[in-house]
Amino acid sequence: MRISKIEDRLEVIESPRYIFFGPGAIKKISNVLSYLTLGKRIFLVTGGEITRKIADDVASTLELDGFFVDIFSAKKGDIEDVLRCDQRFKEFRGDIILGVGGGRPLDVAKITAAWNGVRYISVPTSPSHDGIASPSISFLLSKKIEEKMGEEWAKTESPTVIIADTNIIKNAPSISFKSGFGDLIGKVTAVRDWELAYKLKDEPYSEYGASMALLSAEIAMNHSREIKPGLEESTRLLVKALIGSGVAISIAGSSRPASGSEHLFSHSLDIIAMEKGRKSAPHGIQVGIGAIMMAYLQGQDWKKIRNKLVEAEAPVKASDAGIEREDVINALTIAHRIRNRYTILGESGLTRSAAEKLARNTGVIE
Ligand SMILES: NC(=O)C1=CN([C@@H]2O[C@H](COP(=O)(O)OP(=O)(O)OC[C@H]3O[C@@H](n4cnc5c(N)ncnc54)[C@H](OP(=O)(O)O)[C@@H]3O)[C@@H](O)[C@H]2O)C=CC1
Ligand SMILES: O=C(CO)COP(=O)(O)O
Ligand SMILES: [Zn+2]
Repeated sequence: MRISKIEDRLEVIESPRYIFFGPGAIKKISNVLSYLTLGKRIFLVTGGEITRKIADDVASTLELDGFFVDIFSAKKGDIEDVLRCDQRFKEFRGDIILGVGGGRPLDVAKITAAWNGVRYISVPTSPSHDGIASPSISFLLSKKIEEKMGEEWAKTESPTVIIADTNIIKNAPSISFKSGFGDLIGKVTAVRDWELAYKLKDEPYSEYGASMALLSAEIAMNHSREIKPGLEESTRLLVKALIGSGVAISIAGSSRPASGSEHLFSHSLDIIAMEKGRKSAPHGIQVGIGAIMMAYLQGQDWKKIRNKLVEAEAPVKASDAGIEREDVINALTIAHRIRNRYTILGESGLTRSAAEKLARNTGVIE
């Protein structure tokens, strides 16, 4: 059954039921599945070669414990991948879906679970963004699904369980750590945008949702120099903050606390890259750079945001993230119109010259 959105004054908070967290958490997998009594046919969605190996290990454990397993590798994370995954799941007649990998396979698993009305378990192997715990999938994928199939098909739910094994996640590439940190720092500008929309547009606002998102950002910012792969402690801290942000989205019933103008900038870069047939920079890297510029517009301490990103060794210049100068300016000028979400960019957005000035003044471009 799909629980629908807020009706009148009835609030529904849909969030993960269990979060297993720490070194060796993956060993709990069979116990969790047995306890949930949702069935014996387990469908794993994983990514490329690296995460496939992790998923193969999970599958072997499950098979030894009497489960039947099939594995699908989401190589691209696009709509075609989702359609293939859905078909394979239907053929397998699975009872439950596990996403094992980075953000790409987790999104594919989340949407396939929603289409088939089964539970989804998130087994992140990378700390790259808060989608590891949130009910949402990437903006671009959801836009594509909405365009091709209709709005209903892009609706997803929070994972029922999150199994975050820090022994596995700590081995993710260093760029994933920087991306997770950038996604978190973006909450500083996202929450300010939400407050603006609340005051200027009378949008619904949740103090709990906003505080939780800000707290997640603050914790990460307080430990900016420690955000590195290989260390269990800093992996734990980053993943916990990302889970906190994902839960803030659940509390708000919208990605509002976690996604404002800095995300509009990042999504616009994704759209531009897609149109040019290129790969974007990682989500949180773009968000971090966007947060510097949006904090400047909001009159917040943008230099602090920039310094924190520098401390985490995340790029603060577009060129260091492989983003072209022209794409930054174009993304800034289209960001306000890619989604119906009021932010500091207002209803008419930035002119080209204002966009260029903003990016130059904040050191994002030369
Ligand atoms: N739900 C949401 O709100 C959002 C979702 N997204 C989605 O997330 C994607 C970005 O996430 P990201 O995680 O960067 O992307 P990927 O899933 O593509 O992972 C990036 C790389 O990290 C590798 N990797 C993952 N875990 C480990 C590990 N433990 N050790 C070594 N390497 C590892 C992957 O390996 P392998 O090749 O094996 O996969 C892959 O090569 C976007 O493309 C989008 O699909 C983005 C933003 C928001
Ligand atoms: O990336 C996100 C939050 O960090 C998800 O937000 P969107 O709703 O903008 O995709
Ligand atoms: Zn994000």
